[in-house]
Amino acid sequence: MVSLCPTILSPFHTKTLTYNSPAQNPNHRPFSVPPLTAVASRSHYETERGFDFEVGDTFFRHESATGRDLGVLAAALYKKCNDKLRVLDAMCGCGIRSLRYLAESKADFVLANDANEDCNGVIVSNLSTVSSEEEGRWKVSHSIANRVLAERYVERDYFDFIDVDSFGSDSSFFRCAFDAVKLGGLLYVTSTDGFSSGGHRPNHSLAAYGAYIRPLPYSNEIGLRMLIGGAVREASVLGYHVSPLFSYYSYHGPVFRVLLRVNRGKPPHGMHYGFICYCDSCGNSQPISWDKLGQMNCPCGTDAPDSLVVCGPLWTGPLHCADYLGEMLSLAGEWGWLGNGTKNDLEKLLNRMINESDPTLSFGYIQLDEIASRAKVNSPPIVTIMSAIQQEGYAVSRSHISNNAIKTNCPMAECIRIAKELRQL
Ligand SMILES: C[S@@+](CC[C@H](N)C(=O)[O-])C[C@H]1O[C@@H](n2cnc3c(N)ncnc32)[C@H](O)[C@@H]1O
Repeated sequence: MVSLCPTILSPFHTKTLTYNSPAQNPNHRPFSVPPLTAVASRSHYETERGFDFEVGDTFFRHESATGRDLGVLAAALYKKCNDKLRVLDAMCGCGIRSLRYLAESKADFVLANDANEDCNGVIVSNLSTVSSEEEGRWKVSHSIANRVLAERYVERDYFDFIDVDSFGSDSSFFRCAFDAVKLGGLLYVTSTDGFSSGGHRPNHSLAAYGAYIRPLPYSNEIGLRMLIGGAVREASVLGYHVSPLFSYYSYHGPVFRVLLRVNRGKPPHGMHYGFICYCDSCGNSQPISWDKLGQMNCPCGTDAPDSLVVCGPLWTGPLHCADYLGEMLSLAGEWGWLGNGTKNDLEKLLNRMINESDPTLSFGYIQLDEIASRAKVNSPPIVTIMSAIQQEGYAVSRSHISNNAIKTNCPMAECIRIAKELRQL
């Protein structure tokens, strides 16, 4: 008889069962950790924010550095406010995040987990550059994420900050992660599912996030809102409510990352969780509450039935907490991280995120190409149209998601008029 270790099947299995083959096991679920060779050969060492660390053959993406910067800053801020910081890095790869949470966020303890045991040597070697294992500031484990999270819950060993940096969709980790995070603690989640946010797999987004997503011109913002919405729904099942501190999209992947604060209690009344209706005819979007679902029509008066595109339910509130981002920005300044003027400038990113937090701005970003194509003119320079929109008394900001997009409370018809007028000057 072949003994199949059932621990990789469910976090709650404890008994070893025996079956002749996996196919005979009625509970068998295929589970695979991506092979370490998934990322083709790369240099053995990398440098990030002054840290030299080993990568070996683990999964590591240089392009995710900004997502790591944001996590490290947010965790450091948490430590500043709460005096204590225990981090669970549930899918740590080579351990770069764990290393940075220890060294930069000054975490008191980090549990660095990756299901792939072959990562062990690299993780231990990297974390040993901060402190020796005997000092007890970190521990490495190799369980599947849901198991390590569920064990924290069972042992009532809650963590202040949990980072789940998965491939694909994170939604299958939500439940265990909510149970493992301290109340008032932070959960940093990921999705790399650009097909779902683009509206190309509505049944998949429905399964993963409970949201039926159709193609919209601001699909990458939809990706963030779908992720937050999925978390809101899953949290409320367990009696928690979550609010986003920041939401970050990066086209490298693509990657959607959201930092959520988790608290006890049902979502407050009037929670920003509902549907969005985009009118293809006039180009405006409006959130729709659940009770108004049956009465959708666009103020532009279109009677073309195919013009209205409804998606959801998803998060319809602000993508970020401007105050938290403001604190992260000042901390980044204290650390000398600002003003390097490079393409991936953190200062520019954080300022854009703060500006786009204004709740009066449009639900999604508006690509200048969309305004130009509706106005049938060449696209005006972004600073020119922004200043013209502002002069007309509207609020406007750039979007951190797209370099050529704005968020504004100026209706599309007015944007079109302004774009046309600018071309006549
Ligand atoms: C995107 S990589 C992590 C990268 C790393 N956080 C970083 O910033 O460089 C995802 C990692 O999760 C691991 N993994 C995949 N499925 C897992 C699971 N169910 N539980 C725990 N680890 C898993 C993989 O071995 C891989 O190293």
